[in-house]
Amino acid sequence: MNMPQPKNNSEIHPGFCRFINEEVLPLHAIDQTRFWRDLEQLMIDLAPINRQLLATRDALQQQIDQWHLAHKGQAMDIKAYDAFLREIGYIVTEGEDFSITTTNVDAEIASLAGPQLVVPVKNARFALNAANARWGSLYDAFYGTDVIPKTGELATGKGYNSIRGDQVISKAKAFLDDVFPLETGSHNDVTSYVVYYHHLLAFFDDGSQSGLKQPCQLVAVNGQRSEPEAILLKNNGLHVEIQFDRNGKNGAKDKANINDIVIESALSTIIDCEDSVAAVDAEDKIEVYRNWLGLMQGTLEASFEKDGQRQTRRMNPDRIFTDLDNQEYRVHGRSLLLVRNVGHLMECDLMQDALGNFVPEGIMDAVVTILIGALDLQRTEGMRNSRTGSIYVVKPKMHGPEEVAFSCELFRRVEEMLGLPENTVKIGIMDEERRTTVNLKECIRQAKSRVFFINTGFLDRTGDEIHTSMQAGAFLPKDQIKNQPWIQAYENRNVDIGLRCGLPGKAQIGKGMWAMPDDMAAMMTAKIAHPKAGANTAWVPSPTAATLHALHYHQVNVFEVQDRIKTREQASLTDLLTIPTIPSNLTLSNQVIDREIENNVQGLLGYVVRWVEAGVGCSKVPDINNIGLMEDRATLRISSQHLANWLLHGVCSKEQIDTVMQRMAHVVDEQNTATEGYRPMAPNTQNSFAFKAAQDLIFKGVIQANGYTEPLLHAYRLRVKEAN
Ligand SMILES: CC(=O)SCCNC(=O)CCNC(=O)[C@H](O)C(C)(C)COP(=O)(O)OP(=O)(O)OC[C@H]1O[C@@H](n2cnc3c(N)ncnc32)[C@H](O)[C@@H]1OP(=O)(O)O
Ligand SMILES: O=CC(=O)O
Ligand SMILES: [Mg+2]
Repeated sequence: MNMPQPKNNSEIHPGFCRFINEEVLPLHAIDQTRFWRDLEQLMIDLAPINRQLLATRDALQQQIDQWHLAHKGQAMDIKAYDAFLREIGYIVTEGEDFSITTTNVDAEIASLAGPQLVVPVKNARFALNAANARWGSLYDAFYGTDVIPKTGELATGKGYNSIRGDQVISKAKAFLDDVFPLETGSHNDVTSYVVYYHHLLAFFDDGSQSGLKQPCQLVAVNGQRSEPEAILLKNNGLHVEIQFDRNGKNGAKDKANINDIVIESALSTIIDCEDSVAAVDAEDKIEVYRNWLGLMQGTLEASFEKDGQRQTRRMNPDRIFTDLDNQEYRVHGRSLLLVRNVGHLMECDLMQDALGNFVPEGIMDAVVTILIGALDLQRTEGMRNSRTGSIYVVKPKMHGPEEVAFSCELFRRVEEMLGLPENTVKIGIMDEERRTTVNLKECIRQAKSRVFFINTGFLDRTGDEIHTSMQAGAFLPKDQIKNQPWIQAYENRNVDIGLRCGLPGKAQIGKGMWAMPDDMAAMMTAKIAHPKAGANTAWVPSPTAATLHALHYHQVNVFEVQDRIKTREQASLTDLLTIPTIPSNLTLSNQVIDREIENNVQGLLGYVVRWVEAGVGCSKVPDINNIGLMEDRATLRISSQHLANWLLHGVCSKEQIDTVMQRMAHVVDEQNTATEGYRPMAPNTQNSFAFKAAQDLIFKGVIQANGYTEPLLHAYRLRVKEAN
């Protein structure tokens, strides 16, 4: 093996060195020695700036803490608070108006509106599923979820419930009536469909026929026009495929032989190296990078057993149809893949500098994920990701414009190092830290030639809301925090500023995650608010959720909404700065307090035990009402900070939390009895690294940098790995 020759005595982890030299660089025309030399130089130049940025965060936090302590017991004076934040440089002065200039952005980002799926990169089976989630069965989504109640005669069980099946079909056809209406009659009564010249003709029992109200919604067909295998319709830029099969499971029973209705679902997917992933050392990071490599090469495979059958999952090819002029009509078979790097906080053991310091993980992520992402740009056919020559990196947890500027400089340096044209690498700015929210316009300005999205990561943002104002007072219960003015102002302002900075047509304005993966009926009611708010995308936790959420973008034309609201008054900074602490005239009952603690502790333990013991970065954990919640590091940041805040302000005592933790350890152990290899926390909780991690997250929550959870999670996970 060729070892690198670092000129300043950096040390590269041997496994990482092998991975890059043997699996990645041979796919590039990049000289090995030069690569390692340039990487080392990049670290020498940028690591100190990275560390300085973290020191600035700490210094600002200290000043904010002191301000609140100095004003303890006084009514909040927002004007004075605002002035103070400007004085310390937390809020910067806004400059002239401008428009972003990002170019070469794929249609999924620039001109289409639809769901964005997120998936932990370390789980190859899920990641492949996510890549393929561009298309999803509407029949499966309706049948398998609670959008049709699962009670009484509609219950799901072992076999196929034909009563439920009938409901699925009529609900799906009602969707067709709504979005692709016929000139006369209902899709529910159609007995056959044919394509005649440029028209779709639907025939009824009585021999009558109808075309589509909007004939141009028909775009392509497969099979014979007189007896199509599939027809492809399009609305608001999104495709819907009606599949026919007279012998199919559903088609055989259906009047018109419709076997399924397939929805264009996850337009884009975030392949996540960050909060849904537990990657604590070189071994884990190589796994992360190797999966990203497989996705960019189109070679990733996962073999697994499902329903008693062995199967191998691979990436789907494009879907090919014939358009109405008999030309090939090709639609992308996979979601456009974006990669979320880690933030600026952590360091990693992939490389040590000459003094023995680990290097910033965010810098390493940028280099390796872009190096791998660049392989996609070499391809002109087959499994291509971007067709416009871009690599999309989502950068989380940046605090303010100077950190955005740093990320852009990092990407520019990586482009230079890899010989990529400037601005090949696009940046997704997560508006999920308070200092970014209050300076969003200036953050976007720093990235104006490469920004491809802004989005509201309201989960981290809530965690940061608590930590930043930790000393201001006790926060409201979690559910009530969501209903306070700050969050509406945050959500609206993000859209307002995105519109003013000219994002439409060039970049996405996105909204956050639906965190109740099993509660799809509720999602269908709630999440239409996202396109209605002018967001061209919003996060979903699963492919099924993507298929269902896609229906919202048929109902709402986001670009029309954006056009309508672009001149409205910008949401208020005063609301944004109004801290959601418990008002002085409100006393929480003991019952409310107990319940809040129990709920927080249950979710926290349920997530942490799987993270620390099994290295699972994203889990579905039942809350106190037994609703499965998606938990990741951002939700953990909220629950741990919330408990730390209540403890600090005496809403509860340490003994109270201790007691609940002991009790909940049993509950969580019980919930995991079927989990293979699970190591219970109770009764000897002090022998459990997971339990101790949870205690530290709460009891040392106030002193965690910005309330982040990764330093403690990593430390305890490493101890478990060492012990095994
Ligand atoms: C604040 C933030 O940062 S949010 C971003 C981070 N969050 C995420 O990335 C959420 C990703 N989602 C997930 O990891 C999962 O959906 C969880 C953990 C929430 C639930 O997982 P599970 O309990 O295993 O889901 P469940 O049993 O209901 O479904 C599993 C099936 O759905 C698929 N699936 C579930 N989530 C996803 C996903 N995000 N992408 C692709 N496939 C998925 C699985 O592949 C599996 O299907 P298969 O058996 O055919 O492979
Ligand atoms: O990353 C998303 C969030 O809500 O935090
Ligand atoms: Mg986040």
